Amino acid sequence: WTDTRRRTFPQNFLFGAASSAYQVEGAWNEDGKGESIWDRFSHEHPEKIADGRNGDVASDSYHLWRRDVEMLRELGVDFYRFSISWPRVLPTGFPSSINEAGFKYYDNLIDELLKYDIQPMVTLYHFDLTQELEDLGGWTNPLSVSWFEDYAKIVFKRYAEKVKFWITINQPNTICMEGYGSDLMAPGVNVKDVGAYECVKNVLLAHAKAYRLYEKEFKKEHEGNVGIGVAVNWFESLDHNNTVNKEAADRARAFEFGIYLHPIFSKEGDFPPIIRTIVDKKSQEQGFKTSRLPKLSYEEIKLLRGSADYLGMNHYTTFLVQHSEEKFESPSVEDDRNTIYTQGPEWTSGKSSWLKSAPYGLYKACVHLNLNYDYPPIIITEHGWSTDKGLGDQSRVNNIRAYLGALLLAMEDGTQVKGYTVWSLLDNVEWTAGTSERFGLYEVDFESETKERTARLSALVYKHIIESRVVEDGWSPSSLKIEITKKKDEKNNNYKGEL
Ligand SMILES: CCCCCCCCCCCCC/C=C/[C@@H](O)[C@@H](N)CO[C@@H]1O[C@H](CO)[C@H](O)[C@H](O)[C@H]1O
Repeated sequence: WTDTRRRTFPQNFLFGAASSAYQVEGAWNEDGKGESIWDRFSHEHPEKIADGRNGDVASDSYHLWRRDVEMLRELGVDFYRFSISWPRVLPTGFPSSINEAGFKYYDNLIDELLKYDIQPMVTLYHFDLTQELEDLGGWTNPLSVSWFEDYAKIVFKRYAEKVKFWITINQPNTICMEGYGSDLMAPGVNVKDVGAYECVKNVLLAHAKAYRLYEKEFKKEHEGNVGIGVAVNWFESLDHNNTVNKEAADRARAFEFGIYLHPIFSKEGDFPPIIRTIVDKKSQEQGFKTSRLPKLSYEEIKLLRGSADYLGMNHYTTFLVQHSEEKFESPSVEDDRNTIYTQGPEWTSGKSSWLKSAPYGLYKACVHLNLNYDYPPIIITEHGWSTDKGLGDQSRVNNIRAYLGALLLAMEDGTQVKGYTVWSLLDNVEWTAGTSERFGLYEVDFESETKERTARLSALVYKHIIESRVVEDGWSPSSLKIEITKKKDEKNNNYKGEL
């Protein structure tokens, strides 16, 4: 960390910015869009949304997509990561009803991006299941695997020619542990014992089926890359001489991300042995006839193993882990994991309660992935920082610079990182935090009718990093005015999506 040599991002390294449908689009019931679980959750529980601002209007990107693309051009990014709202294009979730008007919105957005040589990186699922599918059990229903595959097929068919980067599913841990294993996120059904693990199995298989479908029917002709987005924050023992806490950190890593990565990226496949042992043993003691962690069959293990062209790594922060002496509700995933998390009191805090800056954690997470999964190709599909309103976001600038510095070190030591994505292009609805936590390079004036977007300091700094391909701590812009500087023909418009 004291080695401050100037390091450079390679010419083929890709820089991008991200958003997701529910968080930015608004237009929650326009032009035939179906109801999503976030529409239902936020309407039935307005008290759960910190400042009362939900995704009904959000950043209004459904109407302001031209301005969004203009912002991406101002930044000079190589790609834009956004998600397709399943309920906007298939209002019930099933292929029996296709909403052309919903698809038209994505046609326009994708065409506008390509017009300016910005690659679309499409997430098929970013937390917004249709309510109709949720009423059938959502991701706890094994049929969800084929519901997702059917949806993926329709979207692949429509966009395979234009989209070279795909993320099947964003953050299975959030979907399953927070959406089903608690009531923190939609649908908030709180089935901590069995349902959360059923969800894990179904979400993983849904991902793998979509991957195999692309591989079989689209890959040869269109040469795109399909990955999965996993939250890989760093978890390490609070104290390194304490075996009990070191074992707790092993459990934390396995439950937080190993359970999703091991089946896809390890040589042997299947769930991590440490989780299998813990949950099987506890289930037996608790009187279950079979383990609460479902089995994967031989065929399922094979389907999953190797089902990603790259790992989409969402990394924000680090947690310090201790074994828990306190009793959790049992049976539950928390009880199975049996850990307590804290964070370094000296680490700088973002606006979100869980977000502290510890860039060394990104480096360590990369080393861990390399050792456990043999240097997988990685795209950082999310990294970001939350602040209050305001354009002078020096803390975001410091955070992005520090984490990009750590990333350069990890790359120098062999990590195969192909790209980096800031979360987020613009302020948006941060789920139950509403708009009280701002993640945008661009500020959105949520009070205005027009949802005015204005570049923050971080937007100018990120633009400079992309142009110069180095992280210069001393650089600052002469004003907050941002302009489009890159001409279309200066960019590589023959891009095929090679990693
Ligand atoms: C003083 C000690 C405090 C310790 C607190 C420990 C409590 C642990 C609670 C865990 C809370 C979750 C933490 C991690 C969250 C992120 O990985 C997660 N938010 C990333 O998801 C993406 O986040 C973006 C910005 O938050 C955005 O919302 C995007 O849609 C998500 O994919």
